[in-house]
Amino acid sequence: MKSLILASSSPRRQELLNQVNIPFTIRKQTFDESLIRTSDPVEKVQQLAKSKGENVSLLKENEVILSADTVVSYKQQIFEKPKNQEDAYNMLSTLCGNTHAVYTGYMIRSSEHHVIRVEKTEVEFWNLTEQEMNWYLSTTEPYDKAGGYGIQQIGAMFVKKIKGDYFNVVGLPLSTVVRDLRDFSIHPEVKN
Ligand SMILES: Cc1cn([C@H]2C[C@H](O)[C@@H](COP(=O)(O)OP(=O)(O)OP(=O)(O)O)O2)c(=O)[nH]c1=O
Repeated sequence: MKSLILASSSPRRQELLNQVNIPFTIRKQTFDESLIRTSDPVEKVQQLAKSKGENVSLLKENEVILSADTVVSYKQQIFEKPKNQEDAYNMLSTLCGNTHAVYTGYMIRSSEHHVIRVEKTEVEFWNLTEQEMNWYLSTTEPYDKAGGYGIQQIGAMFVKKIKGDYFNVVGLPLSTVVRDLRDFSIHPEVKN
């Protein structure tokens, strides 16, 4: 019987796996994300997902590790979690009125094999007023999220259009992850 270990402290990733009844336990990783310096968003999330997953040791034969990373990308810029209010303001004001990409990379690995994948979702934002942005920045929401917004919460009101997997924006391309997990003998539970 295989057992899934989520190498993540992101509450979103935990909620997403719970949503589809995938059983897991959490093993937090402490990889220093600033060590990955590439300016290419696809490479970045790939390398980060891999490094986060390798930062957690496989303790038993039957363990399967899932790790992931999400970034927002607009033109040549990559937005991770904002460092402070000014950083969050710069992100939001860049994103508003434009279409940006959200990339999530994930790795699933066992002692026998591994898979690494990157999923892209395009998100178009409405134009936002200064008042709207400043109000949003006074909430706690932007500060633990890539790009400084949460599509699953108040940030939903900024979104005009989305192309691709919604769940990818929240932190995991859920249906793709579930499909890949099958190859590692991890399946959703039946819960009544
Ligand atoms: C764009 C966007 C991001 N996010 C979140 C998903 C991720 O948790 C976070 C990006 O940071 P990550 O570094 O990918 O993840 P994390 O630091 O939260 O957790 P860990 O590294 O331990 O796995 O931004 C949202 O919740 N909603 C959104 O709309």
